Amino acid sequence: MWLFLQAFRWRPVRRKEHPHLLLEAMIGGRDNSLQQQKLPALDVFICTADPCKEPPASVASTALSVMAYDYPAEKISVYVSDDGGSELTLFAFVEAARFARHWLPFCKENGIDQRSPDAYFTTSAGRDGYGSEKIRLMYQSMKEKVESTMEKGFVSNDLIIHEEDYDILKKGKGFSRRDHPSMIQVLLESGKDCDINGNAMPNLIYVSREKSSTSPHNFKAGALNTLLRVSSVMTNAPIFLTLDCDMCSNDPQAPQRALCYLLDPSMASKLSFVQFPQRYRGLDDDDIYGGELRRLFRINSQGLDGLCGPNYVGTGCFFVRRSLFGPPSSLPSSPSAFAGVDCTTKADVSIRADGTVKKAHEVAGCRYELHTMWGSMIGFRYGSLVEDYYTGYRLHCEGWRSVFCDPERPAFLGDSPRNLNDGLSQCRRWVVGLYEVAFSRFSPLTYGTRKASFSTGLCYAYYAFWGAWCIPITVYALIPQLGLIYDTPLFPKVSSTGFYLYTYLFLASYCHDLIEFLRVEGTTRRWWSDQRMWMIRGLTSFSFGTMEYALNQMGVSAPGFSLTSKVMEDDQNALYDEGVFYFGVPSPFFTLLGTVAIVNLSSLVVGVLKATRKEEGGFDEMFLQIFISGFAVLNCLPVIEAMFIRRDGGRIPRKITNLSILLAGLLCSFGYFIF
Ligand SMILES: O=c1ccn([C@@H]2O[C@H](COP(=O)(O)OP(=O)(O)O[C@H]3O[C@H](CO)[C@@H](O)[C@H](O)[C@H]3O)[C@@H](O)[C@H]2O)c(=O)[nH]1
Ligand SMILES: [Mn+2]
Repeated sequence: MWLFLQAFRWRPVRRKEHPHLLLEAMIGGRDNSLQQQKLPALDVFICTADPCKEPPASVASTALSVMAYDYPAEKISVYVSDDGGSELTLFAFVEAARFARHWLPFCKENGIDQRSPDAYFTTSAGRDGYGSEKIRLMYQSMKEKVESTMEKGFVSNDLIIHEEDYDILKKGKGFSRRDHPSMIQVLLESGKDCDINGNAMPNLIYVSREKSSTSPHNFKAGALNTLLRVSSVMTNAPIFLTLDCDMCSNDPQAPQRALCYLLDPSMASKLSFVQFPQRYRGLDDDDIYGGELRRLFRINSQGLDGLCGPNYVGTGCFFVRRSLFGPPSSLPSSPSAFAGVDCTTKADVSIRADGTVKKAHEVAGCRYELHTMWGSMIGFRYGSLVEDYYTGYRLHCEGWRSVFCDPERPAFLGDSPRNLNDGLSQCRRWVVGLYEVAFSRFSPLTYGTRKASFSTGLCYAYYAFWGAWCIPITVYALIPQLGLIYDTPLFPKVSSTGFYLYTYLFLASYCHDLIEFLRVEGTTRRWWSDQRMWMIRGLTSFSFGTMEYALNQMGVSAPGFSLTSKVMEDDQNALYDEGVFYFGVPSPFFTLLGTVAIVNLSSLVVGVLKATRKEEGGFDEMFLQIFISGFAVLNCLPVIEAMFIRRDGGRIPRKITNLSILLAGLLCSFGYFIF
């Protein structure tokens, strides 16, 4: 693993783009309207899958934030994929389309940077800013309506004021999640619908693909492929942006930033995508759950950028459409001035035209992909729960490249799990998905190192075998401790030279880690949380993920995409804001953590007592083992506290604590037979 990791450090790249200069140079002159005219069309894909875990009001807010880009409105088309097939989400979007007519001009007239209404109205300017009262009330009333449907669980007739909305909502009524026909609804059409000032609006299209319990739907990759086809029938923009439902825009100029690369003739012929890092809002100062994953999303991405380019992380990514339809060599060179991007616009056919809508329904059918190359050779690739990692990897193997764009002001901000169990389950799903790639015929070690490049292959292999960290982490969490309890020295004595080697390795790797972290604007406290979470994930998500993958392979269970919840209870939020862990659910992850914490605590106590009682040399012999136990206990403090000291609702449930004590006792007695 150490060797694989070095590939990321081979050639890190940091970029800075100057959107105004580049667009001027490439599109000709300072004439603003000419520049606007020449900008390529942009499709935006937003995925949502369950109104209960992904509140429709905030999904709509994400859509509004991109509809309000500083980009010619008639060139933007926002497609929302609703895998939940829920009338609640549809209703939220019907309302959002209406609100957009006010929101878009409001943002542009007032030069607001924060164009997600959800985020804007929590800022001080949004709460009591001049002139924003009317729009705030409008937003609030829309949000309340949407939330009231959520409480009821259906859209009641008294909430539908306009006749035409009634017709739309009627079509989506009573869909079941797993079995329903396709539903495509154009909510806004650029040429036809205008905002309150009479300016053009972007297209807004709601898509719920056909689902049937007998056809595989391939989770998010399937949803994205449906959008890819529906959008090619309707608008076929040369560039598209993928977004998760919780990732809203935080910079209205983000498309121009991406275009700096996408339109650059020196790289465009092979450039497939421009990836922005996943960054998060509302993290607490310490980021106790290590949710920002700086290493994954920023440090490693810079490292990959010097090789084939960063991996695709599922959201905040601008793609060149044609790159999903075959390797760069198989495509004719583009007729337009910008090698990769065809800037000509699609013929003016209404996206509401019968023929277009009918064709769109056809390509959103659940049997459309049967016996085609979708998911294997074209589009987003199937076969892994981390379709993002897998698709990016396959594109790199085909010879495509990518660019990492990490401007100072985050271009997108999303939600990170604010609950330990959710964060660990999310990571477990990633581990399972990564193993699916690791042991496939496209394994980065054998296939990637040949097809992409040796070093890129190593980077991808590092991720593919990410879950294997559970082995060293579990070994270090238990074996030296058991040895300590039974007086068996496993490490060199303090007085021997081997001791210096261990000390050096420990200090060097921790210092290196800290410096890397601080270099991407991290703080020491967040670094501490990050390294603690790495151990916690190693013990729980990684080992459960490894077991789950093994069970899937044996056919005992099938891989499933457990959606990360974006709703949080108030008591959990309050704890999170205070920087206190929430353990209040009976989760097997916590049993394991509790067990390890107890083993370490007991070995520390036993070890120190024994060492002090010995006449001489007690510490000399056992120092490293005592240190490891002590270090683990330090990291486990929140767990120990949650088991034995805390009394609030976020403590570890009594049942789990008892089980952990039992397991720890068993492990210690098991140690008797080994040592
Ligand atoms: O059947 C599905 C399952 C998920 N989604 C959407 O996929 C997105 C990501 O799901 P989430 O539960 O938020 O997963 P995360 O683990 O937070 O997401 C990370 O990991 C995923 C791969 O496991 C990537 O797809 C994401 O882009 C990446 O942010 C959400 O918008 C979902 O609505 C679907 O559209 N259909
Ligand atoms: Mn997510």
